[in-house]
Amino acid sequence: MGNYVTTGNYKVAEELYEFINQEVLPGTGLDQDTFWTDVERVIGELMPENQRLLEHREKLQKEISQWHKENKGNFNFAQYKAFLEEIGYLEPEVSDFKVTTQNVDDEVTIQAGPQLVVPVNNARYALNAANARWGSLYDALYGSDIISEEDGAEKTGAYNPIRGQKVIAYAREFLDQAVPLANHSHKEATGYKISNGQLSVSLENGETANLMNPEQLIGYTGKTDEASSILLKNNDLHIEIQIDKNDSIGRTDLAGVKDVYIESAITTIMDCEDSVTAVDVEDKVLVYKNWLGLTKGDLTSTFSKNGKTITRSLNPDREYTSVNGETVTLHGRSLMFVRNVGHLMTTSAVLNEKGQEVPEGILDCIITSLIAKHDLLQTGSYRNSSEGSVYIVKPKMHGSKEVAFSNQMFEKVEDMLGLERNTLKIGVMDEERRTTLNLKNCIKEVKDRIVFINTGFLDRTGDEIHTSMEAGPMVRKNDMKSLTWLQSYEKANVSVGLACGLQGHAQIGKGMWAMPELMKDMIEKKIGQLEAGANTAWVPSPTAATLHALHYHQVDVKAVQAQLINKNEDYTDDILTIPIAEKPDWTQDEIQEELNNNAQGILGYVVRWVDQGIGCSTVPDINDIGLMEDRATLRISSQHMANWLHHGICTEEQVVETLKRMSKIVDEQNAGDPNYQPMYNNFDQSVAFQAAKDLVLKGYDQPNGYTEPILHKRRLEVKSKVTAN
Ligand SMILES: CC(=O)SCCNC(=O)CCNC(=O)[C@H](O)C(C)(C)COP(=O)(O)OP(=O)(O)OC[C@H]1O[C@@H](n2cnc3c(N)ncnc32)[C@H](O)[C@@H]1OP(=O)(O)O
Ligand SMILES: O=CC(=O)O
Ligand SMILES: [Mg+2]
Repeated sequence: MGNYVTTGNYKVAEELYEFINQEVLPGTGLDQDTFWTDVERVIGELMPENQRLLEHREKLQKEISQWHKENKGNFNFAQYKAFLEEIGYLEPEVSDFKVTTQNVDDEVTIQAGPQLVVPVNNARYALNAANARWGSLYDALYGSDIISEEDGAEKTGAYNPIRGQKVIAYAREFLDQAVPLANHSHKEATGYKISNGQLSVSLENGETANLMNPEQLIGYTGKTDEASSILLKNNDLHIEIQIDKNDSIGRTDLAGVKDVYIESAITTIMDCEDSVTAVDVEDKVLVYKNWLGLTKGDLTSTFSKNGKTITRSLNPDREYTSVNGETVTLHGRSLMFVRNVGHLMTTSAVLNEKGQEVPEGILDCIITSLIAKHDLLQTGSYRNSSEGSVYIVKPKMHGSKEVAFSNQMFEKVEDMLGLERNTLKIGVMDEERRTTLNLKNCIKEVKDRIVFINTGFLDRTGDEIHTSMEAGPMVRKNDMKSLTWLQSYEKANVSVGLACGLQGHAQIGKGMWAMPELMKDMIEKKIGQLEAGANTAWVPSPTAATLHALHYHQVDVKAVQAQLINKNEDYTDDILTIPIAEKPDWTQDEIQEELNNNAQGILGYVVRWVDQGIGCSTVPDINDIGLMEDRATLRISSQHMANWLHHGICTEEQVVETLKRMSKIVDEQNAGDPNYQPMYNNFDQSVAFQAAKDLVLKGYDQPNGYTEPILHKRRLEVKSKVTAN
């Protein structure tokens, strides 16, 4: 156990104490002693209720499991629903209301666009994410599978001009769609300039063309007759055509266009939760330190890439000249949200008067808000929120009482930090079944501070499996997405959000594209989230943000929402359909294939989490497709295996044999990593292998099927071994 400092009746890990006192409190106007006294008071006031809420989760789960056991083979939907009402799992719906959230930035209220998520403990990635407000369309296309490698357009080591031409053609088509010329195409362009307050495009045939919608021109850089860039706008998103005839690409282009920059990650979630490993004070301080650096604007990361040493820092804002000669300043960085952890876990960073670890979610709320006070007071070099708000994403809440608890926590933290009421905004993850079913009630509890609802379908799938664990064996993992419960959950989220008046106050968001390498597929499918009424949706990388941004030029989400607003349907019964396989008739091969796939995902992710502290990884699935794995996808795979085991679809021996066999494959996939510890034939020594096994064999008993308790315990075991050696 590390060193602790006594503050009142509490003990605070020295590393956290020093960090807060020396690096965070100065400049916030808060007194050190008062701050720590308030920490003790606020945690002390909230901790018992936090505990009660967790016990209530357990109680409901036990009751649901018992009901399924008693009704096995005799399932009656009406009785099931009545039972859920009786135990308070289904809450009586509150009467109609509208949210009133104020002081929300345009990135949330006006602009519809991609939301990037990044593990905040990785400074290099986090800086990249904040800077991903703007992205090169040429780079994103060139590096992705959207541009086929046919006809000599392979991605070679050096620049391939054939591929480059395909990229340029694609980008011109995009410009024709988003910022079309009157009667002409950007493909004909031989030059762009500003003339008589308009964009004037010279064409191959010697004529000139103007924009079909002249008001799309916002500004330029350089000179009017020799612009270095042209700034355009469509659907509230900016596009910058960059021109440089001397550039290696610009030289090959008749109009000298060297790139098309796209406003991409409009908002970014700096994640302290499912994509990070933070199991002790050392990890927590790193998380908080990076959030501080991002907030104050002084975070840097130095690394070597392609033989060069690079120091990355936050990008400045972007300046242009309007056609009237005024300065136009655009945000150079994504609007940052910070995702705190949920109500479940505790942290050893602070111990209460009984020596117990305190709830990590409460500590996150206090510290991430305290850090954000630097933005409100503008002590740093950049401003995150122009409206003076702090954006906190709260995950994994079950039902409206838990949301009410978060609201209470936010109020207490506002008071202790001297912030005006509702400065702390909340993004509510709709990712647990009890929240989906009672979403309207949940929103009501935070109606003055809510800035988003988001369908975290990954956690939501894990919760779906765990909640109905006793109902029967679940359908195969990849069949889940097309089922009634999930489709209606997605529709209900939009419908409830619109009915509560989120438009203009808060985002209606949709979930992660979890296949970071399949961008062609993403371009084809992810547009569906906008067509379903979402004004933001999650992407795993800056490249995906730039490419997904194209969708918001194609779909006017405000118009979609206006069409959906009166379709206020009740989806409850559909959401309640349980995804069990009615008559499981899988062959042994199919069962083994499903187990192999889940085991590979579990092992591939867990081995990096437990052994190396990497909380988000690309792990190849059984078909060698790289999948983004985080704690939520782990929850699905481990709960799925636990469910099949529980229902005798497979045996414990088969599970263990599968894990052992797949560990060999995962070892091979990681062969190039010098820090990797093999699992195969090292089963008893490998803590990671043990963790993976526990996640399945003990999966039935994990609270709501969460993976954190086992992961944290096993990671701490590895860390203590490293320290001991
Ligand atoms: C259910 C949920 O909760 S989902 C939310 C949690 N999930 C996430 O946060 C996903 C975040 N994404 C990631 O962590 C990563 O994209 C991964 C792990 C999926 C893939 O990472 P890698 O295998 O390292 O990606 P890859 O090698 O293709 O690319 C690395 C480059 O892309 C950048 N990059 C990749 N993902 C991100 C990201 N999310 N934000 C910023 N930059 C990123 C890196 O900075 C790096 O560029 P650099 O060398 O210039 O620094
Ligand atoms: O947090 C996101 C999810 O899908 O879970
Ligand atoms: Mg989640």
